[in-house]
Amino acid sequence: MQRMKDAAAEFFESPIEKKIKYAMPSGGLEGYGHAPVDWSDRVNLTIYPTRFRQLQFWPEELKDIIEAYSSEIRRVGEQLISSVSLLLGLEEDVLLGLHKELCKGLRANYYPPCNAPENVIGLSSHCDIRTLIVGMQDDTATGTQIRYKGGWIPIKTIPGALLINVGDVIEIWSNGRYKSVEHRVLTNKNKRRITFVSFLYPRDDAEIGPFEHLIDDENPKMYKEITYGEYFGHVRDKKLAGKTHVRATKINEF
Ligand SMILES: O=C(O)CCC(=O)C(=O)O
Ligand SMILES: [Fe+2]
Repeated sequence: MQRMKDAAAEFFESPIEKKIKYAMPSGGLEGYGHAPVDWSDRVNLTIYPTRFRQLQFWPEELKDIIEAYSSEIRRVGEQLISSVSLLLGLEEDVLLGLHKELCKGLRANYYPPCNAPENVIGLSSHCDIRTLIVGMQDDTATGTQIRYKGGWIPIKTIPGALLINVGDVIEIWSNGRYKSVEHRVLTNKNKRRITFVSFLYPRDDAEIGPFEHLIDDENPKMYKEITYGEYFGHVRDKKLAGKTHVRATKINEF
């Protein structure tokens, strides 16, 4: 974990000429770039399945550590998804099976110090459109917050801890029993902040829709069946905005 943090800090703080070699093309999803309107730089990469990798966007000096970090995080992610399967009253391997293949992306976020943190957001409020999200926060600077009962709760810095968020796919599969968590990131005046987010998600042709056994008179069906690829297509070009994404598959709102 520490090696990943050190290597990413060195990359983000290196001259722009070096970073630009890995720049995300306009309209693309991978490589080095900025959040569309927010105060952050990021590197976005698809890690698994390996045939989907676009290695031209992997910074040379990060390749080995990304590989090592990602295989560990995938192991953790598989265990968590198996546990969610049990929580939903399914056999342990059902949810992983429904993914067809467990896909994984990695995003490293760099939030530079900001002169006017009260006016500038690091990353706007959103929910992640994935299954589960395994985050590694900065050891010293805070900023990430989650929405709870109409307010915002800051995530504490706990060195060595991982932050697990529920994504939209679990909200849909669980018919709304487990809600994807709305979150945002604030900026800091004097400290830069680096975070890592591993996104676990199904293959594009995987079907997502509420499980029949979670639908009854008291819990009417809340979401339509859709493939993950269709879901992703609907939300990928929209600006981050609170819980609007998951509404895209809500019955009557599609
Ligand atoms: O930096 C963080 O802690 C959160 C980043 C995030 O929400 C994202 O990249 O989707
Ligand atoms: Fe997020």
